[in-house]
Amino acid sequence: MGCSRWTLGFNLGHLKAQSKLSVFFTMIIIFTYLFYSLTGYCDSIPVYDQPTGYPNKINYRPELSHLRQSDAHERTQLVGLDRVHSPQPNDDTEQGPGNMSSADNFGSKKFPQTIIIGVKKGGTRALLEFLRVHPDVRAVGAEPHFFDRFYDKGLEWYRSALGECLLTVIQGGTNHKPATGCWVPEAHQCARATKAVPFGPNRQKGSYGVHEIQYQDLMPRTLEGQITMEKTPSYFVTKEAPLRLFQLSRDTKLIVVVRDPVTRAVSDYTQTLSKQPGLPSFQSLAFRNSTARLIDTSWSAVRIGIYAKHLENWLQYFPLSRFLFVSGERLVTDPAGEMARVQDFLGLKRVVTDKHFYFNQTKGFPCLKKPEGSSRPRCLGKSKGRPHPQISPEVLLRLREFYRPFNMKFYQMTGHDFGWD
Ligand SMILES: Nc1ncnc2c1ncn2[C@@H]1O[C@H](COP(=O)(O)OS(=O)(=O)O)[C@@H](OP(=O)(O)O)[C@H]1O
Repeated sequence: MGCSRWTLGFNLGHLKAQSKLSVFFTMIIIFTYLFYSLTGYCDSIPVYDQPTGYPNKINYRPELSHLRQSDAHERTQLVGLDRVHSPQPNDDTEQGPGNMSSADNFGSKKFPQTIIIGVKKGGTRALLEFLRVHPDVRAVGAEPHFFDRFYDKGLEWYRSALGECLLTVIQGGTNHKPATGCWVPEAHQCARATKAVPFGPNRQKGSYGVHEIQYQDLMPRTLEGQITMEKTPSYFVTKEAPLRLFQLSRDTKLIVVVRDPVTRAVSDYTQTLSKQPGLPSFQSLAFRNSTARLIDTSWSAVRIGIYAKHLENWLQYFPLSRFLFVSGERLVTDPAGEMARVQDFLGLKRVVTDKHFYFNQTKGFPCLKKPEGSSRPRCLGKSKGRPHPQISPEVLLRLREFYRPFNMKFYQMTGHDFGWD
């Protein structure tokens, strides 16, 4: 009897200890949950960028939070960016939603193994956006301009700080929707990635604004087997770029999107005209002497199209096998076909196929059914595929004659007839 009472007592004690233990563990789970919910709250407010509605996240830099908005310049220096960084010469603000996702917390920042080096107005943005759909490609959305404009910032800037920029929340807003315009004008990439900052001394919920400055870290981190990419179309025509890149890595794969140089020149002119409405006519800029019809090769819109000359400069450092020449025309008429070539060249599985594209009648261009970071179809923005001004057929013919020998040379050098003549 005494023994059985003892046994009962022991069992009861055992049960009590068990329930205490489970209460203890339940409390731990609840506290952990509450802790993560509360601390994660500020980091995960999705904010939709105005033009596209893509949610984006910003990496907040607590170590720099002591600086205030008036210290913008100081902060810029801290991240190795200065106000000279932008505006981008191409004004290529058609970046996609950016590679900002949880994937950015993994892997490491590497120098690009592949660069789209040109050509301006060739279709470089379309190619980059199409490639970003591929799970093994991670690309910086903005044009870094390292090998032409920011070389003196050093390699470490290029690898690790590349793409970072200032973001200031300049106005108040409510409920996860800050009044945007939250960007430093020179740093186009931040315009699309805003995050509400709890505002006020108590950082109360539902009130956001002014006093914080945040950073977006655009240079993607890549995992083993993923390719880091960037595109800066002006590299192709920058004399110093090949040697500089060669000194960094002779194995970099180089992609050049080329387009009929006559159409390219008109496209280039259209872009400049959109920013400078008072620009002289195409004809007056294209000819050095309009009576003699001498082409002005000092005009960049003309000079960029002399592809053979620029390629010669690159071939001094890189063998032809390191290049892939993508047809800007075929990228429009057969995007999947051109993407197959690109993926093969990069040693990637052919993931981006015709299933990813649809032809948008209104836009007049192929668009992505599911761009990276979104499940909604998306075309490139207004500055891509815009109407060109009418140029007299004689002027275009003269320009075509001018380019013909250079085109022939280019076909010979690349072993590819692009059919522009
Ligand atoms: N899918 C799709 N959608 C829209 N536009 C497309 C597409 N594919 C190629 N293109 C052509 O890309 C031209 C712009 O070239 P880039 O992106 O290289 O321009 S930039 O140098 O980065 O400014 C742009 O030139 P314009 O037509 O003169 O605007 C387009 O013709």
